Amino acid sequence: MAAGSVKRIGFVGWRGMVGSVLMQRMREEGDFTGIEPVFFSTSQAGQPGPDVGVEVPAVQDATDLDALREMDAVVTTQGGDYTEEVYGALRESGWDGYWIDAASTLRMADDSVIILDPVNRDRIDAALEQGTRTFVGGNCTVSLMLMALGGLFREGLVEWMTSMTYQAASGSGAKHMRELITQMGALRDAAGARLDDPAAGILEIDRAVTERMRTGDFPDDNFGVPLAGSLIPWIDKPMDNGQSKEEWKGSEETNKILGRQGAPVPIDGTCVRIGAMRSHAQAFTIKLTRDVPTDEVEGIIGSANDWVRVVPNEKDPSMEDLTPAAVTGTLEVPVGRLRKMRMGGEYLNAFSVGDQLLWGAAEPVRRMLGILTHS
Ligand SMILES: NC(=O)C1=CN([C@@H]2O[C@H](COP(=O)(O)OP(=O)(O)OC[C@H]3O[C@@H](n4cnc5c(N)ncnc54)[C@H](OP(=O)(O)O)[C@@H]3O)[C@@H](O)[C@H]2O)C=CC1
Ligand SMILES: N[C@@H](CC(=O)OP(=O)(O)O)C(=O)O
Repeated sequence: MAAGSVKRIGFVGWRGMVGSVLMQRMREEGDFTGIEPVFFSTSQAGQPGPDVGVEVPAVQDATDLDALREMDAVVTTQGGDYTEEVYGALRESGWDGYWIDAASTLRMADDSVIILDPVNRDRIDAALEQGTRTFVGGNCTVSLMLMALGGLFREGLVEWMTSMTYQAASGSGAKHMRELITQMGALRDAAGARLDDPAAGILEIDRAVTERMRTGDFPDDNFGVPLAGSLIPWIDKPMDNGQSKEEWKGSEETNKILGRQGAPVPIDGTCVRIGAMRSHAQAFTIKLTRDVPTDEVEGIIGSANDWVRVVPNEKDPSMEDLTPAAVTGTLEVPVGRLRKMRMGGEYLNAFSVGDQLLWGAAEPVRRMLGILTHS
């Protein structure tokens, strides 16, 4: 089946957080026109399908391989457990449709491509040409970093890089977002009336808040520790080399997306969860391959794609435009704090922020489906 003749699309995971953002973006962009969507669920089979502006059949069972085999493409935002359960069996049954996935399970497989078309459209096209059928969205910090700094990689300007991340609660899922707000509320309640009394001592307020964080009944069932008023310097599983898996992905996935696995660009850093809702931020130290003037660097970064935007390295624009509060819900990827570091002209400082449910999860998946169905 050639890309372009892909019509019957099975959606799995559309009820979840990433899936809901995908549905919203597809409706906004009119992507349901011209395709025949079929919605699958592990829990809602037989229910009416969602309202996406075109007629859809009743929801089907997401574990029914015969029903999935009818699809030209399956788009899943259901999660890695589902992929592990269904993907192998579906392929073994002879199905050779397109599998587009947001989960990490298949990212590093030899026969898959990590999709981020503003950065690696050429690799996607080449893979399609060669018959690749499995396309996987990248890790959110990796995709957002490459949307921000793709120009520097394209120009061969990155010798090595560190990324120190400030990752939002949404990266852990919807329950964690709720828990963050609950924790914030618990801290506010602990401060109590003292917060409204300008005469109340700040140290007393601080003591009450800190004590509340340390009580056994603090609402941290999902994070395991306080996030509100604190942070968590570990994301995902431990690797054998001391990295967290999130840090490991920063190097492995980036180099796969760029087709640099044979000569990888060294990338490392520390991934940290902070109390933002759904936008990740990252601070970068970039060792350039040569001393490029900062205005040239700005031009290269700012012209790399339609969503990246350079924010002047000044206090007010940085505070107003370079934050989760400013970016959440948009596709913009601002990059700022661009300046040469005191170590020398080849050392570049940068800071970026982006919505991790959009470019970090749903948008690359949506655009890959568009490449198959509308191009
Ligand atoms: N969260 C993130 O930032 C990112 C996540 N991903 C990937 O996407 C996967 C899904 O993540 P996420 O969307 O956060 O997961 P969710 O937990 O929000 O949704 C996953 C599934 O849970 C089921 N579900 C059960 N109860 C409900 C309910 N009340 N409302 C909605 N859905 C419900 C749905 O499946 P059903 O219809 O079958 O019941 C749904 O598709 C992750 O496992 C990960 O692999 C990728 C990048 C980023
Ligand atoms: N791990 C990311 C979310 C994400 O994208 O994960 P994965 O690489 O499993 O898709 C976070 O917690 O912020």
